[in-house]
Amino acid sequence: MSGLTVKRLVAGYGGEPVLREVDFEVPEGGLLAVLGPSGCGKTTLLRVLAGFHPVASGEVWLGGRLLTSEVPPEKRGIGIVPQEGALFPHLSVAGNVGFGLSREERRGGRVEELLDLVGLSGFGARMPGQLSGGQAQRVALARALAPRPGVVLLDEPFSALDAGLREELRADVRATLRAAGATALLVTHDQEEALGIADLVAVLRDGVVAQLARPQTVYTSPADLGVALFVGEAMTFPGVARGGSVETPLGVLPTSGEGFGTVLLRPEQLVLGAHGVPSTVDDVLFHGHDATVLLRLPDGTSVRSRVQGKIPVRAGDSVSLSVRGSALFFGSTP
Ligand SMILES: Nc1ncnc2c1ncn2[C@@H]1O[C@H](COP(=O)(O)OP(=O)(O)OP(=O)(O)O)[C@@H](O)[C@H]1O
Repeated sequence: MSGLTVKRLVAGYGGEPVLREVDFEVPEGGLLAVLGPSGCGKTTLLRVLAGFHPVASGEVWLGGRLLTSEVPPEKRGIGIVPQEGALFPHLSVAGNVGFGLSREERRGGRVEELLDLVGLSGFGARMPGQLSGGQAQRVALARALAPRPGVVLLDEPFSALDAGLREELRADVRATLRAAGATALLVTHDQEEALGIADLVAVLRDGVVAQLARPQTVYTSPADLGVALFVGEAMTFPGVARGGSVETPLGVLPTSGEGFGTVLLRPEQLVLGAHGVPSTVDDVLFHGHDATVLLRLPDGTSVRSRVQGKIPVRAGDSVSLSVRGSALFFGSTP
């Protein structure tokens, strides 16, 4: 296993670049999530890395080896977990997992070792049509890991699964990749997925990496307003920051930055209680694990609070609002 380095990568279609200058590094044994909106070039990036799409310029290094366009896909040492698994339907589970292995490796117990790793011991004789969606994705992961690739690429691997299963499989895939010591790159448009699974997140926007950092850093210290809005729910207000604070419809809040700009708060920062700014509850959206309370301030500004546990209010109630922590502030560029 080995690290993956992408340097100044440019690629596109018909002379029109989609990836303009992409730079990142996945350390050996690390899991990087490339997060970006639909159409930003995630699939193109995977196709370039896998050797299915040419680069216009730039370099891809895998474990000290430069993967030029002359290195064909099968010689790259890259494993792929496609969307919805794409198992070979005419091969058994064992046949799928052993597909890229030599006869000696298949006989040496590698297939059983991988099935054990993904929690599917004893499933070798089943056909893909006899598996659930989650099981099929586990088999696809086992198949990708079997030849001990330098890096595993995962293309929105949970998108076809329902919410509960997605979360469970996410944890299992992370544990499996760790146990295998695999270096992995996952692409997704789902910020919760990217923040939840990866060691590092690269936010891809307009053909470049807008931020590359640990999930918590991307959420709490986003590189700019665009990243902040993309990685989580937020409320924004115009404001002027001065001397470590900024005036907002929710009162004067601590912040960093100076001058004109945009103040950003996350719904979990708004606390309902007896103190603070008066507001009226417009509605309560119950999500099961938590709830969003929609509120209106006296000046007409709409805000949202994320509430866990018992919901203390209902539509029409008057409640005071205070803010926990400091506000993010993004200065306007003149
Ligand atoms: N074969 C192609 N020919 C021309 N343009 C293409 C081709 N494939 C993709 N594109 C364009 O390249 C851009 C990036 O597409 P890509 O599929 O890489 O995005 P993505 O981030 O994977 O999107 P999604 O999340 O919707 O799958 C889009 O504007 C798309 O229209």
